[in-house]
Amino acid sequence: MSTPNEQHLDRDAEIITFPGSQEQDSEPVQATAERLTEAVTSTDEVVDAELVEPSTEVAPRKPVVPPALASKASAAAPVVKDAGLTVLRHSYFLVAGAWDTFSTTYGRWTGRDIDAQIAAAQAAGEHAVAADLLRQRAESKKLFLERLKVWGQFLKHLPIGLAGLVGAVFGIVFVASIIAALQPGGLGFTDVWSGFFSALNSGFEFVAWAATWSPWAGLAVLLGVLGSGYNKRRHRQAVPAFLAAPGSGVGEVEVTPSVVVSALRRAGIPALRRAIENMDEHQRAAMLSPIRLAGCGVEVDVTLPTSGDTTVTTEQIRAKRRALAEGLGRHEHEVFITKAEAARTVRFWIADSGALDEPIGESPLVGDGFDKADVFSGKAPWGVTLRGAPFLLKLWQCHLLITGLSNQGKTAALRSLLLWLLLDPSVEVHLADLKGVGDYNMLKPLVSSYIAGPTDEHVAEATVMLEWAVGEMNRRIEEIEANADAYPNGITAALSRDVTSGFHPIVLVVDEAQVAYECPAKDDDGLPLGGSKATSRFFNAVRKIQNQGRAVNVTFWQGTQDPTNENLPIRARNGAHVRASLVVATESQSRMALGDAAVDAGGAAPHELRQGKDKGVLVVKDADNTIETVRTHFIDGTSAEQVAERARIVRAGTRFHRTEPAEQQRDLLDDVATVLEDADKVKATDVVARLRKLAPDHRAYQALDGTKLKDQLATLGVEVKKADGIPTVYTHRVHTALAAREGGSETS
Ligand SMILES: Nc1ncnc2c1ncn2[C@@H]1O[C@H](COP(=O)(O)OP(=O)(O)OP(=O)(O)O)[C@@H](O)[C@H]1O
Repeated sequence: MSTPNEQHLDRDAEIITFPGSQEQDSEPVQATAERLTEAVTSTDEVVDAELVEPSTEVAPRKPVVPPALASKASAAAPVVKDAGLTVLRHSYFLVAGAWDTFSTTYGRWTGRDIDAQIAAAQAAGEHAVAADLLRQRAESKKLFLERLKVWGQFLKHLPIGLAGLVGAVFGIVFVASIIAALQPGGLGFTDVWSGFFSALNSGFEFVAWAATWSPWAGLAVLLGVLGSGYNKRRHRQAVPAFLAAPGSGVGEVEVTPSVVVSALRRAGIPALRRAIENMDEHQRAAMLSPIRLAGCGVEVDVTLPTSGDTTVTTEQIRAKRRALAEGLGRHEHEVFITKAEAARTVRFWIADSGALDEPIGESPLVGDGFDKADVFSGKAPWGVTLRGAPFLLKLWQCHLLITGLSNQGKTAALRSLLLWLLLDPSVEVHLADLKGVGDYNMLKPLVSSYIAGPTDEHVAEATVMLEWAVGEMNRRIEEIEANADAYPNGITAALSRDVTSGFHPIVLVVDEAQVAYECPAKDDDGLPLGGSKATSRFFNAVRKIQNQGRAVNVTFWQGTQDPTNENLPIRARNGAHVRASLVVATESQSRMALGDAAVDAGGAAPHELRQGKDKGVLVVKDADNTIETVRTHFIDGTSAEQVAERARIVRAGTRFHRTEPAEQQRDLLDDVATVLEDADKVKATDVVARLRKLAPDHRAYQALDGTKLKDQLATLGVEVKKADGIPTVYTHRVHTALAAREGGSETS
């Protein structure tokens, strides 16, 4: 979905702007892949003990495939493969169905079918059934012989019977012809015979005519037989697994209690195997809850055995996921193992074979009817859970984090939430896409800031965007503190929905936030933009919003790639209320993405998803700490544009309340006097620390150190001298400088 695109930053009068808006022109990159054949073969190889002459023959050059054609071909390949499989599958139904019909008929005639049933019953130890079948076979053999005898008798008597019939007919005709001849004025003797022969002739002609249709009739019967065999196979989907249609359940092992117990016994946990082997049938059955249907799979709880020194833990079970999946006749990714509410109980969710690879429906957002959202009371439709239930996410006053490996659907998932959010006209969105390849282009007219690009300048702009939000957050906090009586219930629905109230929702979105956390650049005051130090500007703004923004409707959403401690600081990830992870490489990354509790207690395991195959599949921990694996709806660029257009109509005329925070002016001399308090002298570095604490939002103080303080105070007439070798600020010097300044200003 990432396509090179132009980024334009146009700002409407009512929209706050940030410095550094830029236009980005990115040239489409064209690459032509050319494979050169090896021109010269090996010159000194011995083949069949003969010295081969050096070959000077140049291998023919392979045709160069233009990249466009190559990508079309690779896109067409799965379609061709599917079509081929469909043809093969239906041919198989036809041929195998015909064979079934033939072998059933043959088996019935020869009694082989019953022989097979007897053998199966004997093999299963069902001797009573086998004896019954043997009796049936003996009876049907007797019946068959009796039938043969009857038929033999019949055939033996057939010629005599036929001769008798012909004789009787001729006799009747002869008598009828004599009676006719004797009747005056009636038919003559010959007339009756000629009438009889002409009727006979017509009969023969009819039979001959009917015989001309017999090939067609035979063909119809044959087709009927073939069709019936084909249909029976098709209904049962009786094909080898490699020809099966996806989701048809072919090759699927039905999850029964005995299959589950047997999978547990063979999972490779000796204590569990011993415990199960020592159980009787009733104890084994008691281990399992009823097997319930759950979406496109089934769910069963297993109570782990403890007896004597045998204890099996959930962790041991989870560690054997692959072996358990194999025992259940599934792929590893089709079995999810979590803790159930009851003690010592693990919950298995087992997908129907292949069901997880079936596409889910399109997002409800894409339908025309969805033209408004309400972040205060509504929930964003994001996808479906493994149980097939729609997954809706509450976003009201939630900080959000989406992470995962690259190219697995992070931007698509974040964008679909944003599309829903923007359908609520009361929400003000500021967006920084630090990849900047146009994934959010369609949202540009809808957001109040739009930054797109990966450079340090873009990181600086995103930082300013967040710092503006910190200022706005502080303004809101101060206003509520100062007018506590006016806001007895904090931010109500009415305040939140009123875009002129000054308390409407503000959502700051930074996609590819790792670019900012890892940014090595420093600002003009020498403060780092990236990193996670106390002075790191981006991180500090995130921290402040995550700490205090929620209650005043200022929230932060971030998307990051391939989380590490460096590119996603621990404080920044723990500050998110909603945490979602696409596939990650390791369990430790799952812990970074979702937190230890989600992995340990909740069984969240995004590292067990399949890279490349589970695109858009997220393990989500929501604000209520519920953990769910969600297959998100994919809203492609074209559909996203249509939803954005609806949002544009809904938001037409929206004017957000603006109070620009006044640029804070600080007086260093005054502030130093304040932080020195009653002390005679304080170490310069301690003064710096106190100044930072006094005005945490004043960037100049964040950039101070002992030497810079010494230089700045010197310009204000305060000399920082060493006491015991340590630069120290003397209070009387500060007060003297203050008095001199005041005296000076009085005289001037
Ligand atoms: N929900 C989904 N269902 C199916 N396929 C999806 C889904 N989401 C994304 N994809 C596929 O994955 C591709 C990559 O998606 P996207 O650009 O969102 O990934 P990303 O994780 O943001 O990548 P990166 O981190 O490299 O920027 C999309 O082009 C799309 O083909």
